Amino acid sequence: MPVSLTTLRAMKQRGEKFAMITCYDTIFAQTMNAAGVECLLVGDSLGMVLQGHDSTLPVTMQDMIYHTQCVARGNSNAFLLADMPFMSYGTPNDALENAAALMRVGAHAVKLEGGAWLADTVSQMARCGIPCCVHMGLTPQSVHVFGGYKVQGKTPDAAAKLIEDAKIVEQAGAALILLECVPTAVAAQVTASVSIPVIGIGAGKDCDGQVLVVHDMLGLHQGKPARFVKNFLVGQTSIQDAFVAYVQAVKTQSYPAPEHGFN
Ligand SMILES: Nc1nc(=O)c2c([nH]1)NC[C@@H]1CN(c3ccc(C(=O)N[C@@H](CCC(=O)O)C(=O)O)cc3)CN21
Ligand SMILES: CC(C)C(=O)C(=O)O
Ligand SMILES: [Mg+2]
Repeated sequence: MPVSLTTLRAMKQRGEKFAMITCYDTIFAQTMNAAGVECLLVGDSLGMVLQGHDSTLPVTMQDMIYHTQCVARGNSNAFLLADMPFMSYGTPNDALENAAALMRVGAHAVKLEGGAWLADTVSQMARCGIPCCVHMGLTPQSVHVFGGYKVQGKTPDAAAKLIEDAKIVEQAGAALILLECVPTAVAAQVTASVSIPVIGIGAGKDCDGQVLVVHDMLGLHQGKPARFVKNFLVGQTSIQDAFVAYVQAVKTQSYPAPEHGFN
């Protein structure tokens, strides 16, 4: 049986962790499926790792549709999540139309960056049969608001706001939450505060699932990688084995280790 939201919710309830990796093409989708990776994310990080931009802002709907199509052709068993790019969901109407385009080419759900302000959009999407993942914490499409890729939710007020926002989007009908670069203890609190699965990156081991950019986890990066990155190709003799090692590390909670998180 292919991995679905039902599978992921059951895993959260059992306390079983699941693994997600970004994926942008067919052969990687096939290889991740063979390795037992539960979820694939067609991330707008493709603007950085595939296209060479210094942010995700230039990525278009056309780019996301193309890569989602490529991944969907190679996918057989994984849950397929697609990012909605910058300014494709500024109004609920834009969000519905653009999410539909991603679902038509094979996405099983779409991911939007934001918080409580997305509640109306999320509920309209849910009503139309489009499951949403709300990406909170460090939301890279707001890099120019933050003034850099900085850890979020560090003050007690900011942490409380994250927890509040998580409850609001859950209530609105969100299917998943993704937390990026928030203190480990705050991510644990968010994960315990909602019954929908929470996926983390730089958010510690207590989230229900983990995600990494595929290039990062294979040791492909220019300069110093972010703190949460681990090279899973080390000690393996194939890319498929690196994916297997990552899935195993997530399930046994040996990744992320304390040093991959923020305090
Ligand atoms: N290759 C790649 N990997 C990613 O994880 C990723 C992308 N690209 N592109 C889109 C966003 C940008 N992301 C980033 C980029 C940099 C940091 C970073 O350098 N963070 C600092 C924390 C700084 C602080 O302490 O506030 C770190 O040390 O990890 C984090 C997330 C995550 N996403
Ligand atoms: C880093 C992950 C969470 C993402 O949104 C992306 O790859 O675009
Ligand atoms: Mg993204």
